[in-house]
Amino acid sequence: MEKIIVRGGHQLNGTVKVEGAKNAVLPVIAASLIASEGKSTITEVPVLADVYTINEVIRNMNAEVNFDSNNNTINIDASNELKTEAPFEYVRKMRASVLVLGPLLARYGHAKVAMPGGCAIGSRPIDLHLKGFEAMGAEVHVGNGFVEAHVNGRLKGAKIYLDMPSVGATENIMMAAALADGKTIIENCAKEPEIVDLANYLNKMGAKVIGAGTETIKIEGVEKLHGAEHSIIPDRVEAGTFMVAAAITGGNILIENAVSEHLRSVISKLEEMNVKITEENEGIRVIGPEELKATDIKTLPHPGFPTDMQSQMMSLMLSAHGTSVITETVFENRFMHVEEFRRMNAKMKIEGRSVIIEGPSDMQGAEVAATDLRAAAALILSGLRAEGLTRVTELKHLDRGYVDLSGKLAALGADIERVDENGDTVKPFVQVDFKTENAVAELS
Ligand SMILES: CC(=O)N[C@H]1[C@@H](OP(=O)(O)OP(=O)(O)OC[C@H]2O[C@@H](n3ccc(=O)[nH]c3=O)[C@H](O)[C@@H]2O)O[C@H](CO)[C@@H](O)[C@@H]1O
Ligand SMILES: C=C(OP(=O)(O)O)C(=O)O
Repeated sequence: MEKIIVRGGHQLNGTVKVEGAKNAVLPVIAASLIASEGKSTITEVPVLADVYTINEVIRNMNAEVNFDSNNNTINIDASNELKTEAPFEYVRKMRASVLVLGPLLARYGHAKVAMPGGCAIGSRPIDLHLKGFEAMGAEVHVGNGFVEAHVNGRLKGAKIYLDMPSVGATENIMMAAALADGKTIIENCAKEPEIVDLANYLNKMGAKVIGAGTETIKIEGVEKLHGAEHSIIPDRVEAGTFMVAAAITGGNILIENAVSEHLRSVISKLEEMNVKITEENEGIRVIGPEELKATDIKTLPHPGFPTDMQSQMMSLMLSAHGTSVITETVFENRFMHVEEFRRMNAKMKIEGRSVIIEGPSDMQGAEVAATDLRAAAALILSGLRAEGLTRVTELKHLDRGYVDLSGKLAALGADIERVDENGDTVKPFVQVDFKTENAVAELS
């Protein structure tokens, strides 16, 4: 079992470049299935386990997928006749596999995908996705571990109000509506930058989507879509993770490619904690203070504070002076990392949906297990400041969403290495259990 070993106490300085966003590239790859003619070329693709998984999902459906991981580019040709099923072996690895439902239903009038279960952060139902499809005239059947949707002829444009601004439901409905007969209006939709990126891609494919980034999206259905070229937006969560790395070590890091408009709530909270942040032409510079000040955060849909930055901020608050409160409103169970932080001597208590942190905790290195993707990053961040050695296990979570995090931190001055079960240093690699040569990538 691989581990990342961090020896705390080093200030991080220098420049780091942010990759394309995981949460933007996954729906964009799924959307490529709608194109019945032409090829798509997607650039700025991060080399992540999740990208290999979604590639494998659509390859299994008969789409031609070529991932040039050295150039972060994927070519997709989905003009073949496609299969319309995604089995459990994929969905189990990555819930975002459900994003193929909308594109397949729109193009073929049929789609069958294994029901995703809950995961370490919550139960994560997909009822809002399915209600949206039903409103567009589909019959949806859930049984034997699968969700199956069917429509005779084309989906019909509809007015759909989402009970909550779900990112995945907005994406799935938007993709389905792109080929529907007539106009679809999605109210109370998600406003995340990744929604805007998907809408831009769909429009390049010939769709008519307006309003992405606001709370109402309008889609005028068209008869067919074609392949298109698209460059993925920078990953705001990876950028935010490096912002915390600078802040927690009192360092000075220029985060290239970070987009400040995508990170307003994170920037504002870091500033409240005395972190100095300046916008430069190449990206965002973050300078950690002598003493971090406590603050409170409440996770909310965009433009509120992102839940995907909650655990990283927790590690920062553990080093801040005073009482900080984190309230998680997006997922009902996203505090699994608290127990792991406690192993590092963190002083905090959970009260309902909030965690109260009396800082600063005298953080000590320990062996800790990543409970999800962002928890993995958060434990590494705490290790950067803790006394002694921190060993982080369960790196499969980390590899889903960060490209060589330990290598990038080492280049900024961290004392960090990734080792295998024999204690030998290893390069991070992304390995998925599928038996195609494209499914295993060694990162340089
Ligand atoms: C691949 C991807 O982009 N993942 C992101 C996406 O996940 P994802 O798209 O799964 O998140 P959603 O926005 O859908 O979920 C938000 C909340 O709505 C609930 N819900 C959602 C759909 C539904 O049909 N019914 C329902 O009750 C969920 O259980 C959760 O409590 O947005 C989350 C919230 O910003 C991020 O943390 C994830 O990193
Ligand atoms: C929760 C996350 O991803 P996913 O929705 O793919 O589980 C995340 O990126 O932090």
